[in-house]
Amino acid sequence: MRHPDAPAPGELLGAHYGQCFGCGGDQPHGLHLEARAGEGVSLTAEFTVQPAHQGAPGLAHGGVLTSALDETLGSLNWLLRTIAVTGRLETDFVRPVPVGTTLHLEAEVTAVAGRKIYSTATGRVGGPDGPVAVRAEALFIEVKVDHFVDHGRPEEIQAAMNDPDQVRRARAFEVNP
Ligand SMILES: CCCCCCCC(=O)SCCNC(=O)CCNC(=O)[C@H](O)C(C)(C)COP(=O)(O)OP(=O)(O)OC[C@H]1O[C@@H](n2cnc3c(N)ncnc32)[C@H](O)[C@@H]1OP(=O)(O)O
Repeated sequence: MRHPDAPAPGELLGAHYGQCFGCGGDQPHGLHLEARAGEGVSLTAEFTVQPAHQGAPGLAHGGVLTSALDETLGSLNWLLRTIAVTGRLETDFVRPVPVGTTLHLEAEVTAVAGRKIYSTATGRVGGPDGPVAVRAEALFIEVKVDHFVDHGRPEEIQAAMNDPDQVRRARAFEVNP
């Protein structure tokens, strides 16, 4: 399942889009999540909860934690070299996560059936071996690059097409054999 050109275990994956709420470096209130390739079709990621991510006083918003899981699970696409979007994402919130906490995430693909990619993720606090705070099961669906071109707002699509780095990242996925 792991694509032969997938980043080597230990390699940082980098942002797929600068304005992405999950991983983009140009998104001031984003999660700035950093993912690193693991063995097989797995990866690890880290995200530190900022004051802009609160739901209750001093606690992370549940939707933000789900976003961190979504981004981590979505990053598995880099290892498959498949373009896919989230179809279904089910989250268990096991412990509250205070502002300032670093969430240690890990994710792996559990099965691929046609265009359907099944995956699972956990987020731990206090360290990579700390207690589980959140976990998720997801179904991603493979799409063509047209999904984004057809549905995205024209301003952002045009800007992305004019950005050589963005085009290079998209091409890397299109050579999927
Ligand atoms: C590196 C990148 C990181 C990115 C991280 C962030 C990822 C995201 O958050 S992506 C944004 C959120 N997601 C979206 O916007 C997706 C919106 N949804 C859609 O565009 C469409 O519903 C889409 C593309 C998922 C599926 O539509 P379509 O291509 O017509 O597929 P369709 O034929 O309906 O379904 C294909 C299969 O998936 C199944 N399926 C689709 N959606 C679901 C669902 N929600 N639950 C269960 N099964 C589903 C179908 O039952 C079908 O199964 P089968 O082949 O066995 O019959």
